[in-house]
Amino acid sequence: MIKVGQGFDVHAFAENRPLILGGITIPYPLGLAGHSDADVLLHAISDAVLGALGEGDIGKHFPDTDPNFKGADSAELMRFVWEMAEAKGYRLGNLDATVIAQRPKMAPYIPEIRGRVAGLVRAEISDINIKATTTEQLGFTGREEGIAAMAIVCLLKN
Ligand SMILES: Nc1ccn([C@@H]2O[C@H](COP(=O)(O)O)[C@@H](O)[C@H]2O)c(=O)n1
Ligand SMILES: C[C@@]1(CO)OP(=O)(O)OP(=O)(O)OC[C@H]1O
Repeated sequence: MIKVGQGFDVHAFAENRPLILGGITIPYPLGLAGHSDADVLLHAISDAVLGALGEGDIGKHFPDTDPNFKGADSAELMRFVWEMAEAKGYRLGNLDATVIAQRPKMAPYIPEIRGRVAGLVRAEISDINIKATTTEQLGFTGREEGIAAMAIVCLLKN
């Protein structure tokens, strides 16, 4: 059986926060605002997995009104989501995600992010694709007000 899911998320830049994307900390003067660590990329990927499973979204499973998730490590949330997928008998077919950011330049960090994401979903690095685009200085990402991310996953079950 094949299931596909997509995810999309946005977080605004904020001062005095680390910038965490794809489970790694990226050196940058600004971080992202959020109830959790605001890892917009892992949120999009988690939502894609939940979508494929027909299980809603991360806001349903980890409400931003719940103090338990204040400052939450999104890698832990992703791990929980992935355990749901495995409990239902799924493995990853492939995953493709895009970070939409005018800055920072993501290219130097993509190999490390791929490895981190592969570990979280217990997959081969070759089944994980992470890419980045600017919006040519247009819109909220172009004005460097925040970062968006989108993801699509394919889950397989024998
Ligand atoms: N935050 C980003 C955005 C883009 N890249 C890389 O640059 C390439 C060109 O971006 P355009 O938006 O001008 O198409 C893009 O394909 C990415 O490889 C990046 O590293 N970080
Ligand atoms: C991750 C959660 C956890 O409370 O909070 P945020 O970091 O605010 O992220 P968002 O994508 O806005 O909502 C999902 C929430 O579940």
